[in-house]
Amino acid sequence: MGYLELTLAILKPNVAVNPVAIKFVKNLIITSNFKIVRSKRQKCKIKELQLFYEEHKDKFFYNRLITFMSSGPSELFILAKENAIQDWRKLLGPTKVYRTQFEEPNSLRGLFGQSDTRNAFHGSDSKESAEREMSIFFPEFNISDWFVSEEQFFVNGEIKFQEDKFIHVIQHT
Ligand SMILES: Nc1nc2c(ncn2[C@@H]2O[C@H](COP(=O)(O)OP(=O)(O)OP(=O)(O)O)[C@@H](O)[C@H]2O)c(=O)[nH]1
Ligand SMILES: Nc1ncnc2c1ncn2[C@@H]1O[C@H](COP(=O)(O)OP(=O)(O)O)[C@@H](O)[C@H]1O
Ligand SMILES: [Mg+2]
Repeated sequence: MGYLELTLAILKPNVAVNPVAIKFVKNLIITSNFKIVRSKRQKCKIKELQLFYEEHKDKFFYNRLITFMSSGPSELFILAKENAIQDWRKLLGPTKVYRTQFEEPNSLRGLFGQSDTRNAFHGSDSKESAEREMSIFFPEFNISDWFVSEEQFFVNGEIKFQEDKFIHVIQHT
C-alpha cells in the first residue's frame, strides 16, 4: 500500500446520542490531522455485530456488548492518516473504562466512556482487522481501489472538506 493507512472508527451509541460529544470528537479528528474517507450514521445490525465481535463470542460480556451496540445509532468513519490505526487508538485510551478513568481521564474513553462495555468508541487494532471491519460496515468501499485511484490526492492535499457530510472528497482541479 501507499503512505496512508485506513482505520475503522466507531462512535458507539452512548456517545452517538450526544450531539455536543459528536461535535467535540469530530473536531478532534480534524485537528489530529485525520482525513475522513467515509462517514455514516447507522444503527449497527445484529448480523454485522456478530461478525464484528466474532472473536469475543464466548466472553462473559458478549451478550451485553451486542445488545448495547444494536441499541441505537452509531457514527462510523473510515479515517486516513500515516499511522491512522495507532494514532486513533492512542486518542481512545485503554479498552476498560473503569481503569481508564483513573489512568487516562482525558482520553476519549476516559471522557465519554461509561463502563467497560459502554466504552463509547471503537478503533481497529491492526491492518487486517481494519480491512475486515471496513468490509463489514462499508461493503461498497473497495480498499485497494482507494489506494490505487484516490490515495495520492489525499497525500497531495488535493481534497476538500465537506463539513455537512463530514467527509473529505477529491478536488478535481
Ligand atoms: N472477569 C469477569 N469480569 C466481569 C464479569 N462481570 C463483570 N465483570 C467486569 O466487572 C466490571 C463491572 O462489570 P458490570 O457491573 O457488568 O459493568 P456495568 O457497570 O454493569 O456496565 P456494562 O459492562 O455496560 O454492563 C467490568 O470491568 C466488567 O468487565 C465476569 O463475569 N467476569
Ligand atoms: N472486560 C470487559 N467488560 C465489558 N466489556 C468489555 C470488556 N472487554 C471488552 N469489552 C467490550 O468489547 C469490545 C471489544 O473488546 P476489545 O477488542 O478487547 O477492545 P477494543 O474495542 O479496545 O479493541 C470493547 O470495546 C468493549 O466494548
Ligand atoms: Mg478490539
